[in-house]
Amino acid sequence: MIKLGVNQYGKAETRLVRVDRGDRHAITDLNVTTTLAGDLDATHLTGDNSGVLPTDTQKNTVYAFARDGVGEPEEFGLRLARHFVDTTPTITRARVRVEQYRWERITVDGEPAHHSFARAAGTRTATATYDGTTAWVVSGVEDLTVLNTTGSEFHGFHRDRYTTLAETTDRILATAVSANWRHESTDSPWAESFRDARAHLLAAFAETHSRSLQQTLHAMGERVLRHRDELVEVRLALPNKHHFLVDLEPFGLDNPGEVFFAADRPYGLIEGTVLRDGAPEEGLAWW
Ligand SMILES: O=c1[nH]c(=O)c2[nH]c(=O)[nH]c2[nH]1
Repeated sequence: MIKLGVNQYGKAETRLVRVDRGDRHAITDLNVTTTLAGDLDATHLTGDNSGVLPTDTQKNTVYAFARDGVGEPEEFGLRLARHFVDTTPTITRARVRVEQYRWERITVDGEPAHHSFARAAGTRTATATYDGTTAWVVSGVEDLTVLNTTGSEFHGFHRDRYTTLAETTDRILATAVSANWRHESTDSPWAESFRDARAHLLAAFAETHSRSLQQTLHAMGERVLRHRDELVEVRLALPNKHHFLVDLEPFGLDNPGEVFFAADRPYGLIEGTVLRDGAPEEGLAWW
C-alpha cells in the first residue's frame, strides 16, 4: 500500500521592496517565503485543485499586504500567516519566513542622505507560524561575519592516528553567524528585541576568551537569554572560517602571527542550541 505522506507548498522567495516616502525616504527590502499545509490530499491524489490557494495568489498577497505598510518582519509574517489560515478553508497551518536585507542610510558631509542607501552586512530573519489557534515566532540573523584577531585558543583535543592539527593558544577566530531565537509569545518588542539580541551576540563573541568555537557558541546564546526575557531558545550555526598562519621560513622570514591564509573550504561547522530552563516546548518544530 502506498500513501501520501506529509506535504506542504507555497511561494518561495518573493522579493519585495517597499519605499516609505516620509520626510526622509526609508526602504524595507524583503525576501518572503510562504508555506501552507492542510487538507491537500485531493490535489495530490485526484488532481482536484479546489482546495489549493495558488502560489501565485500567495505572492500577490505579499505585495497587496505591503501596500498598508510592512512594519517589523515578525509582524508582517504573522499578518500573512493568520490571513492564509483564516481565509482558506483547506489550510490549517501557515509558515511565513521573512528575510530582511539591511540598508544603511548614506551620510554626506556628516548629513544623512534623504533617499540614498548602502547595503549593510547581515540579514535579519523572522519566521511566523500559525495553526489556527496558536502562533509562534522565531527571529534571527544570517551571514553576520565576525572575527577576533586574538583571544582564541584550541588545544587539549582528542588525538588519534589521523590527527595532525597543532595545538594553539593564539589564533584568529572568525565565523559567519547564523542564529535563530524563539520568542515566548507573539507580543515581543520586535525591533528592540532584534537590535539587542544581535548586539549581545556580537558582545559575547568579542568578550569571550575562546577555548573553542563551541564554547563561544554557548556564551553567545547564554548572553542573549540572560538579557532578553522574551526569548526562550537560541539556535546557532557557526562555520569556523579558518585562518592559517603562512610559513614564511622558505623566504628567510619569520611570521609572528601577522600573515594568514584565509581558507574558504572545508570549514568546521559548529551548531548548538541554548535553552532557558523550563522553556515552554514549541508545538511545531518549524524553525
Ligand atoms: O573551535 C574549534 N572547535 C573544533 O571542534 C575544532 N576542530 C578543529 O580542527 N579546529 C577546531 N576549532
